[in-house]
Amino acid sequence: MTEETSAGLVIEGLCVDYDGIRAVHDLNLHVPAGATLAIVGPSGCGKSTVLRAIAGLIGSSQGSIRLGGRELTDIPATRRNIGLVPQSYALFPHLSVRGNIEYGLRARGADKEARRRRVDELLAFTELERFEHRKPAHLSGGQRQRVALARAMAIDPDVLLLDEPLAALDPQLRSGMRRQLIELLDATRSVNVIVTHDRHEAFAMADTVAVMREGRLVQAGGPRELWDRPADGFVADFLCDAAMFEATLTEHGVEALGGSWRIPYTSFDDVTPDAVGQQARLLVRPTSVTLTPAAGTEVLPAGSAEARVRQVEFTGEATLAQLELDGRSITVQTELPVTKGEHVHMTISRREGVVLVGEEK
Ligand SMILES: Nc1ncnc2c1ncn2[C@@H]1O[C@H](COP(=O)(O)OP(=O)(O)OP(=O)(O)O)[C@@H](O)[C@H]1O
Repeated sequence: MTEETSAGLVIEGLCVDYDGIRAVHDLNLHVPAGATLAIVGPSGCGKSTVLRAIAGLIGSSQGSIRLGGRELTDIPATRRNIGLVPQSYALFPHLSVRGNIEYGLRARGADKEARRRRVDELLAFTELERFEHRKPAHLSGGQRQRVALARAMAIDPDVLLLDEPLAALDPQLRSGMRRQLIELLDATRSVNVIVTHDRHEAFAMADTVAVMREGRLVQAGGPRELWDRPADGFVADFLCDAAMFEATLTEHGVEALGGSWRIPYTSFDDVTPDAVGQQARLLVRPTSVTLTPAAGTEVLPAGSAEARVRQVEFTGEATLAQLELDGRSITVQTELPVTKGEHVHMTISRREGVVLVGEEK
């Protein structure tokens, strides 16, 4: 192991079972010290299980979890020096804000003066000084979240684990708290691992995003890398709201839907006819296409595919149409007023399509 990889959190071949049923399969991840990893994926994919295994709240069946080169799997939870912010925050209701933050330091036998200093520091850091004597029941959601974070940070953990840190907050508070959390995490030296359902949170907060599905890691990489080059249709759908189609590069252009959707190369910035003959995947983002009405048009316009509108949703920022195309459902943003059941022609907007050439699915 190099010095660089030994410095952070290294998970290798991790498998976790519940009563003989495997919840996490052969997980491999590396998070350098000071970096933040976000684990995302649909409900039940194993995100929280990974967090619990790192914290030592559940044992692993195979594999290793190393921190700074030290194997953690045989070390009990209380001796791992890990701070956990559970989803519900789990604050002690009978203790004040100060009492909650101080809890871990007391448990470690820190003396009174050291406790006072550290808690003062964290109250200032999380801007909770005014609330130090309040009980959790008399705090807002955002304030509780900060207490939970300060409590987890009090012991100066090597790893800070945050389970859906913003999920309990209402949407108005969430974006403000997200920014604050980014600042707080930037200031830590710990390895930070966040579990979230929300891709915006993952992209905004993490250096590395790991996408899980059914207990397995599907793809891990920087936010930009995942956005630009999702590994498969699942990642495209989950992280980018995009649809992915198998495509072939021919003399005439990019062909998808078994050749019935032929798109000229001029629709793309990133593909040239030199790649002819290669297999590729076409990534259609909500903003990649333009819709025109199909009614009254006998012939399919060049470069278009025909689709049926299944649903229309106005979000405030945009109108999203869910289309049915060759038995698949895809979501696109549309300027054209469309109605449910209507047939439309869908054309890749100039230079908005993405073709990923010659990569494994
Ligand atoms: N205590 C348990 N006993 C048995 N099975 C469990 C237990 N906890 C979780 N599981 C199962 O393990 C799998 C992974 O669960 P986990 O809680 O890690 O998923 P998750 O991705 O965090 O889901 P969510 O986003 O809904 O919290 C699921 O199939 C779940 O039913």
